[in-house]
Amino acid sequence: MSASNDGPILDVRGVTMRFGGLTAVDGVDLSVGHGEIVGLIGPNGAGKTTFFNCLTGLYTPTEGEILYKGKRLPKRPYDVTAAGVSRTFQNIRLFPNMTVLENVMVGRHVRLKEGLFSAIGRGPRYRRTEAEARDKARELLEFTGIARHSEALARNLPYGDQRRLEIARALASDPGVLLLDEPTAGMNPQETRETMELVFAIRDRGLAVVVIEHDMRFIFNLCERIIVLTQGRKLVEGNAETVRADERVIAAYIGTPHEETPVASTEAGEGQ
Ligand SMILES: Nc1ncnc2c1ncn2[C@@H]1O[C@H](COP(=O)(O)OP(=O)(O)OP(=O)(O)O)[C@@H](O)[C@H]1O
Repeated sequence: MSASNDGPILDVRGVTMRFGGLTAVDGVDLSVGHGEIVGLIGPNGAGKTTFFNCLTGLYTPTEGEILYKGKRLPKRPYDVTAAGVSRTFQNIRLFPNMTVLENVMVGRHVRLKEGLFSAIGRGPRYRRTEAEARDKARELLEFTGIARHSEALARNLPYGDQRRLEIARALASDPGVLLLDEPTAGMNPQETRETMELVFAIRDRGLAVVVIEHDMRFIFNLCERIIVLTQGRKLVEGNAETVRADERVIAAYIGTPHEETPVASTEAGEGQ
């Protein structure tokens, strides 16, 4: 009964993930407010995806705890999704030979008492369940702008629309927190802009969003708060101005070319 809207919706405390001798994530804290958009950036291998995998039950963290609405998140991925934390993947994971609509309906099944697969072909109660899932899926396809492809096979969608479909499917479970792992990877500038608008629209529905992305412009324009990871540790946390002006961040990215890195030092007193 401790679930409430007062504290953070997601509260990650001291999460550490070790693989043998390698510490991929090292004591990371993350607090996400209701309806907040938080960015997670860092050079290749910094531990960003491993961190997401810890949050979503793909990995069991070596140490730390993860609270969702004040309660410990369950351990298994299905239960994490059912609890209210949903995600997309760096490498798109759709059911390629199912239709676009069916892909989203599958994302709904954690919310259905009957279970989608047992519902198909059964009596009226089951059919009502399936109809509800279908309506919800249709609404999400409209929302994500791919309704015209509803009956197409997922594998035949243009790449940018496959990414939208992944988001629609993740939304089908009615999450409170959506985790996006490189949602604009491989997109052209127009698609990237549309993805930004989509994330704002998701936030406007009341969801909190945590997004991993290498595209700095995207992150700086989108996120109220940004966390920089290097070698599994949190290096800097703050708004876009703070992060882009911090010399430690610039140093962490040396050798990783990206646009818009400020070269001028700022008069704001940044730590070394
Ligand atoms: N299952 C695993 N077993 C062993 N090491 C792993 C495993 N998963 C990740 N790692 C290691 O953990 C470190 C962090 O990797 P991770 O993929 O989380 O980084 P990342 O910040 O997401 O990188 P990128 O931006 O390239 O996706 C890397 O050194 C990686 O090789």
